[in-house]
Amino acid sequence: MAQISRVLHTSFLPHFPQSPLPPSSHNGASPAVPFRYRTRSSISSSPSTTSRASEARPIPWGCEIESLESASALQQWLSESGLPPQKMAIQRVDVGERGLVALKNIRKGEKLLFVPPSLVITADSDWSCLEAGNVMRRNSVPDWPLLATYLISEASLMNSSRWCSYISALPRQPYSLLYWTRSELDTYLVASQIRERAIERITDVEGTYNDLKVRIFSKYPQLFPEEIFNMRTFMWSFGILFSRLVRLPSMDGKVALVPWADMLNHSSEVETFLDYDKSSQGIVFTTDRSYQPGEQVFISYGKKSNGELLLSYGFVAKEGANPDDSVELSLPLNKSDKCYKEKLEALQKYGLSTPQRFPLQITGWSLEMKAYAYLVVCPPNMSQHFEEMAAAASNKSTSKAGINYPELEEQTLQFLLDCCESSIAKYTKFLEVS
Ligand SMILES: C[S@@+](CC[C@H](N)C(=O)[O-])C[C@H]1O[C@@H](n2cnc3c(N)ncnc32)[C@H](O)[C@@H]1O
Repeated sequence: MAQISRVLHTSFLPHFPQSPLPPSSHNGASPAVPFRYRTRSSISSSPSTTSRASEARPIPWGCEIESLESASALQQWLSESGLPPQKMAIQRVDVGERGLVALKNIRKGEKLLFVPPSLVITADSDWSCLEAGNVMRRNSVPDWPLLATYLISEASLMNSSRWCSYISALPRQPYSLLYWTRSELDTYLVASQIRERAIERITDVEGTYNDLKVRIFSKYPQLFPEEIFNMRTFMWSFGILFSRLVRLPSMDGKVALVPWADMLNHSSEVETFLDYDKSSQGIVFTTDRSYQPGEQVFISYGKKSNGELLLSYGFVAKEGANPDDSVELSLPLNKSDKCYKEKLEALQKYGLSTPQRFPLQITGWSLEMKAYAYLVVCPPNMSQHFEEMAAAASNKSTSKAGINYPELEEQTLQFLLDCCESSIAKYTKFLEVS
């Protein structure tokens, strides 16, 4: 039982715009490109309760990722259901397959969308199959697994669900690392920490499904038949949640699927995000640049590295186009260092260890990473500085300006360069050859 609740209460990473971002100026169009990678639906090399044959069948609902037919039906249904007239329409776009494109001039600072709460899917939404909803609520299933099950339940009801037009316009196979096989993760993400995070995420989804199956689905097979509620459909619904679920700050951080708003693609050149607007009582975003008719309108999914974008949304920004891109560099203490023990103790005192990972951005490294590197190369005759270095590496230093040891500078930079080189050397494939 302990295992069961651990998996069910796993909180997945929030992944869509969540909170206001600090202001900065960005100009120009987004050069982001999709990671065009469609793979079979096999999930991992680990044994799973569902047969691979059933996973290979396509999902019977949703549409091709670039389908506009279902998108126009969605548009029509939304306007009949209370979505006010829009200044944007769903169209094929260069960045993101389908997106929202300006039909009229849109000014900087305009509020757009106004999706009413009645058109939003949350954990409180009514279930078309009331009994199934009651069972899930009685079992206190947390929001993410609840929403994943809700989506499958509504999808399987097709025309009898009020969300039929929405679900028909969702991609049948969202771009997602959940669909990558273990060998694909090993091949293409061999040296990236995203590989481990993807494996962890796949394992979480598998664990969540297995847990729901044991605890609930197997007890109510007429409400949750395995032909519908299985690993394959859960991979789909979690893929949809990871790439489309929004956290709404003004609704106490409630998570929601917002039809129409979830047709907006990401650009790292804008900072605006979706939120509930109390005055208009709808989901809106405020533009932070102007748009001319025909231009794609963007929001920000958050300041994310390319790896994080790949993990949740299945795309990466074009090389050099993402100012928030970073990789994690692993810095180890040298085991043959005479002061290894003292250095490790100093690190542990500040909650650090060896090796320790630090984010490395194209624009530079953090003071913390530099401080850790100082400690690694620091000679025994400077042992009185170990603690100061460890404190600065943990960001618990009293000096905000960072520490500076000109006498260690060259060695420190050489150490960082060596770490970068050994990290790069683990990559066996590069874009040019793959
Ligand atoms: C919230 S949906 C946006 C609507 C989506 N384009 C559609 O047609 O349904 C998020 C998905 O859009 C795509 N996407 C969003 N921003 C992108 C970008 N800058 N470049 C490439 N693909 C993007 C990715 O496939 C992502 O998983």
